[in-house]
Amino acid sequence: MKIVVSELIWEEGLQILSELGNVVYDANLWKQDLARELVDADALVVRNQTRVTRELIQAAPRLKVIGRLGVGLDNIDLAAAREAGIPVVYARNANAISVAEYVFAAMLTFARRLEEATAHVKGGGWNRRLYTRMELYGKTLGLIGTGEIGTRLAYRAQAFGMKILGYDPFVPPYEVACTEFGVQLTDLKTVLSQADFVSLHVPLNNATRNLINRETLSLMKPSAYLINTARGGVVNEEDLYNVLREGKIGGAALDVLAQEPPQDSPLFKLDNVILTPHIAGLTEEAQVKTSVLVAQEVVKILRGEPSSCVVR
Ligand SMILES: NC(=O)c1ccc[n+]([C@@H]2O[C@H](COP(=O)([O-])OP(=O)(O)OC[C@H]3O[C@@H](n4cnc5c(N)ncnc54)[C@H](O)[C@@H]3O)[C@@H](O)[C@H]2O)c1
Ligand SMILES: O=C(O)CC[C@@H](O)C(=O)O
Repeated sequence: MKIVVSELIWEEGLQILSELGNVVYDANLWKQDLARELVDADALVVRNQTRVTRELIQAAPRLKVIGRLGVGLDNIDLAAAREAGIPVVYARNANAISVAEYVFAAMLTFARRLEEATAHVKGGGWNRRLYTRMELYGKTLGLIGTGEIGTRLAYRAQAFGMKILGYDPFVPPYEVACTEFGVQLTDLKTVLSQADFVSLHVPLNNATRNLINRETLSLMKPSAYLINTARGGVVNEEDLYNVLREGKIGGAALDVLAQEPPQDSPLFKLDNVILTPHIAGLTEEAQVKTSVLVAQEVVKILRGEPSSCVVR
């Protein structure tokens, strides 16, 4: 078996793959001539930067499985994989806790401004009144998408005494969790207009691209914060920039951008923006879990065994 891994994988996952076959691994392979490497490959394992296009799939006549070291599948042509009879397995739920904790870090950063207060003290200041901030207790968290991450975030927000509103038109699989974790399911307009923090947890697809735009942003309270750990394409960045510059919302935390890595962006110049390099799911714990899970599921498919992580 030849297993090609074109992006970063943790050692624990590599070990499992190596027991089954010959692993060709280079974290930068996605930037190189991947099609040539796939001519005789049985499996391809990617993260989010490899564009698994129809052409790439057609260049891999022996391919039996595609493994995605993560959750978002917007970089894989799922229709082409399906037509070619190639199952795609992914790390469902493996990084959900990490992303939920990142959202808390962002909310608490906006609520308490510890970095600014630290800079103030290190610069010789001691103005306590200047750093009087707010509690998360009693504030409203608005979830757009109440799947694996959304419901884990709700569980944590409930413990903080937050009110939780959720919008998800396809919620049935998570309805029980929503009820248990206090999510009041409602429409998009209500979530946007009532939340103090709006957090995005939807996949990027034709229905969600630019879901957050000038019109939807205008529904948010002037004091509210937007947190995007989903995909850059879900937010129209130009509209967000204008709304932030005009002070029409309180701020935004963006872990994901439409172009990654970004070229220079006007967002860099704004004080009310937190920007991180797509790290919400990037903790040691989540990455070990992700690498092991995907490696195990790839191995199952190559052995002809059923996998519970196949994309439907
Ligand atoms: N920044 C990171 O490191 C990171 C890590 C993990 C996942 N993600 C992103 O977060 C997304 C969500 O992950 P998840 O594990 O919660 O996925 P999930 O599939 O468990 O949940 C997604 C939810 O979105 C809902 N949804 C789909 N279309 C919608 C729409 N138009 N409006 C409202 N809701 C809609 C679905 O019904 C589902 O409940 C992923 O697709 C991925 O793009 C980012
Ligand atoms: O693959 C990655 O490193 C990003 C992870 C995250 O965006 C995901 O969709 O799981």
